[in-house]
Amino acid sequence: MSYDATPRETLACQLAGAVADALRQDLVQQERALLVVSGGSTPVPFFRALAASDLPWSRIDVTLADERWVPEEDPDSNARLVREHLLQGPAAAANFVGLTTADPTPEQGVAEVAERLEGLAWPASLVILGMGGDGHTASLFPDSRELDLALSTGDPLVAVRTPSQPQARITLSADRLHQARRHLLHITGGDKRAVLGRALAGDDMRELPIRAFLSCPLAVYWAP
Ligand SMILES: O=C(O)[C@H](O)[C@@H](O)[C@H](O)[C@H](O)COP(=O)(O)O
Repeated sequence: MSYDATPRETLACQLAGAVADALRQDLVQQERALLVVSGGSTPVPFFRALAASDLPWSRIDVTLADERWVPEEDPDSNARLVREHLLQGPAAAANFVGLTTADPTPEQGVAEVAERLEGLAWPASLVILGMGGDGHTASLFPDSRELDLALSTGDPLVAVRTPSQPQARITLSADRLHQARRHLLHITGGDKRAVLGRALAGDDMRELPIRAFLSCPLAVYWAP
C-alpha cells in the first residue's frame, strides 16, 4: 500500500488483509472455506486488494449476499462486479456461485439457487456486508414487501420486490447471513456513518435492517 493512498484505499487493504487471514486460518482446519460478499460500489477496491492476496484460491468458494435479477452480463449484476474485480489473476481459481438462473423471475429461480448453495462450505468463514443510506444490507430493504419474511425465515434465500429498487432481487435471508463465523461491515462516508449511528441507537430492524446484524460481533470497516 503506497503512503499516498486515500483513506478508502487504505481501508480496503486492511479489510482484504483481515479477510485473507481469516480464510487462511479456516483452511488450516477445513478443506474448503466460503466467503460471502456484497455488491454495490463500495467493495471494488476491497475486491481488487483481496484478489492480490496469496491464498489457495482453488479451495475457496465465493458467493453473494444478494443479487439483482439481471443477466450476469448486465452492468448492474453483482456477479459481474465480482468477476471483474475479485476473480482476477490467481483469484480466478476460486469457485464462484452466483444467485441467478435463466428464469424470468427470482421467484421461479430461488429453489434452484438454494440447491446450488447447499453444496458450499457453510458456515461461511466471513460475510462482508454493505449498507445503503436507508439502512438496508444485502437486499433486506425497509420498503420491501418481503422484509419480514427475509428477517424471519429459515430458508436460505428470499425473492425480493422493492419499490425503491429498479430490479427484482434475490437475497440471502438474515438467518443464512448469520451462518458465518465472522461478520464485517464495509461502509464509507459521513452519511453512512450517521446511519450506522442511528442503527446503533435503536432496535427496530424493520426501520433499519442492518440492525439484524448488530446483536452479533460485527467488525465495522469505515473510512471518510
Ligand atoms: O446489491 C447491492 O446493492 C448490495 O449488495 C447492497 O446491499 C449494497 O451493499 C448496498 O446497497 C451499498 O451499496 P454501495 O456500496 O453501492 O453504497
